[in-house]
Amino acid sequence: NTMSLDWGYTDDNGPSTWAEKYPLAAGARQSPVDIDTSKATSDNSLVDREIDWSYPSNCSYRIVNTGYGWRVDTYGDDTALSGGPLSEVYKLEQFHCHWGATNDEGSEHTVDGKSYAAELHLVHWNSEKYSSFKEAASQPDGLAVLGVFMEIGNADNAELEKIISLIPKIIHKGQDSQASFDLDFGSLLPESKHYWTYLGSLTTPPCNECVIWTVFKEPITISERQLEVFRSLKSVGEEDAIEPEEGKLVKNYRPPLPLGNRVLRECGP
Ligand SMILES: COc1ccc(C)cc1NC(=O)Nc1ccc2c(c1)[B-](O)(O)OC2
Ligand SMILES: [Zn+2]
Repeated sequence: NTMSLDWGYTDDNGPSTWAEKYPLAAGARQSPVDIDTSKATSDNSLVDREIDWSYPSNCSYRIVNTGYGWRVDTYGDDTALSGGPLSEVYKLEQFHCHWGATNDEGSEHTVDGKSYAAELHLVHWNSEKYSSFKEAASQPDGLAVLGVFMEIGNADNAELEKIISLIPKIIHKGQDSQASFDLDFGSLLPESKHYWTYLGSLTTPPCNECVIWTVFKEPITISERQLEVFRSLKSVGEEDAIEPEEGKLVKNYRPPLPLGNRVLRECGP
């Protein structure tokens, strides 16, 4: 049925099978990629227009279990992302995370072959040129996504804890909960604005090639306990009678695709 996902991260529906039903997944502008730092070129035009964001702390309104992870939906009206590789102002639509079964994998982008334990994606759309997120997701400059690496730290991440405290309410696919917490997005982004940028795609089906990616070099930290809560999410609905330990979303990352002849630009000290 429409609710059951025809793609996922298991051996029989994972990334290597996606192109069968989602042909874009086999394109030449796919994400994620391995960030080969020796290929990154610095670009003065990026330096001249510093990347800039503004998010009101109360812009989140719902958290949902999509079947392949959690996603926080946001009101974009008073948000703005601009500068850096972007020619227009983009609005925040949602943010979500990717992780792995163990701490030595989980990020989607890798840096010189190194994986991080998880990766946060803040998803924005070009509301200057297009009239909806859906329309923007079909355009080559439609979306702007900030990727933030997450590494294991001793302390809990207090801002992430506001999201994690709601996970027990959305254990099963399709469940959602009100998420009216005040979130300091500044704490979900690294101090350094050093980033890489390249043209890519959604990392999940339909894999549209519509994303201007900005991946920050400096990771933020998450605790092992917090990451375990992510892994307690289930990819199946409440009605899907399965064993308690089955259907856990222990990983939801797509491995890197070839950069091909795309330019990888770097900005920052
Ligand atoms: C079934 O999914 C859809 C149906 C209709 C539309 C218009 C869009 C989507 N999906 C979508 O936006 N995914 C999506 C959006 C943004 C990002 C990612 C996935 B990511 O690569 O993981 O990080 C950034
Ligand atoms: Zn993502």
